[in-house]
Amino acid sequence: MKIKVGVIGCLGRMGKKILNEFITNTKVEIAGAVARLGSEYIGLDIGPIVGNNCNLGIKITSSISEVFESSDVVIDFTTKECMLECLKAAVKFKKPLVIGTTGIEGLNLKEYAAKVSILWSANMSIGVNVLLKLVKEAAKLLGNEYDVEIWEMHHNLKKDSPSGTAIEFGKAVANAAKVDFELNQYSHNNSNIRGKGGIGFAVSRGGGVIGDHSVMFVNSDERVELNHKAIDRTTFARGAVQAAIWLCENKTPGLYSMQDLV
Ligand SMILES: NC(=O)C1=CN([C@@H]2O[C@H](COP(=O)(O)OP(=O)(O)OC[C@H]3O[C@@H](n4cnc5c(N)ncnc54)[C@H](OP(=O)(O)O)[C@@H]3O)[C@@H](O)[C@H]2O)C=CC1
Ligand SMILES: O=C(O)C1=N[C@H](C(=O)O)C[C@H](O)C1
Repeated sequence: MKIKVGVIGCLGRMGKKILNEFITNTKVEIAGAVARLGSEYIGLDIGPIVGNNCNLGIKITSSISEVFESSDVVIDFTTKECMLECLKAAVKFKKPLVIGTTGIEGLNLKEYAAKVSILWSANMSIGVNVLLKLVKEAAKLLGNEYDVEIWEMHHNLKKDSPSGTAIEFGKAVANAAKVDFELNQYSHNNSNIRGKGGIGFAVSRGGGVIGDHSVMFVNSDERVELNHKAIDRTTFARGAVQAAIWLCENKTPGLYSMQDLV
């Protein structure tokens, strides 16, 4: 039996890529697809959206509840506000939820994960998650003597900054260095000399860049760089579907991440 997956934000850049994954992945099928209330696509079949000539029998809805009811697991790539609605629905309908939405600082996912299984990752790509493990290792091996600079570049429509992935890299470095992340971020928007031990963030936005990240460890003699460049959003979509399958097999309530899969 195929796993029934609901997709929230189905008309977004990521939503469409996720719908496309159902064409090739034989373990899953689409249970429902949610777009914003008022969208001209509400009531239309998702077939043409996933590039099918014919209808697939699933109509786009604005009802998050309806999709949670008909799904074994739900995937959300939307906004903080919509994601909050999804968290409440996950608890109400006791359904696992995979979240890729970023810019969610201040939300306490653990509160919901105590009742239902939630997997959140700022970046669903396998490559970034392997890189995250390497960054943790590099931070441990290099110690606190190197300045850490994290740079990211994304497309010009990205709303949050720095990216969720950059923040996760920063938290990993802070954790390895045993310092408080909140107190050790360094902003370059002032004229102060760079503090020792701070984690610096730099952000670029332009064109259609899908997602580039670089973590640099720098001292006066050398620079170690760990880089990742996403070539196609399929890397995030494939990871999200893999996460949905994994979460269905690990239904014990708790907060998981892609780090549990790699
Ligand atoms: N974890 C990861 O691997 C990745 C995470 N992301 C993150 O995922 C999120 C989405 O990114 P992206 O797809 O590029 O963004 P888009 O803006 O292209 O897509 C978001 C979609 O969600 C829809 N949406 C917003 N609110 C609601 C609502 N209340 N009900 C139904 N639909 C809603 C939007 O509709 P409308 O346009 O009408 O507002 C839009 O279609 C961002 O936070 C981004 O940072 C992105 C890529 C990878
Ligand atoms: O908004 C995006 O596009 C992306 N967002 C994620 C983030 O904020 O880290 C992941 C990816 O880099 C693409």
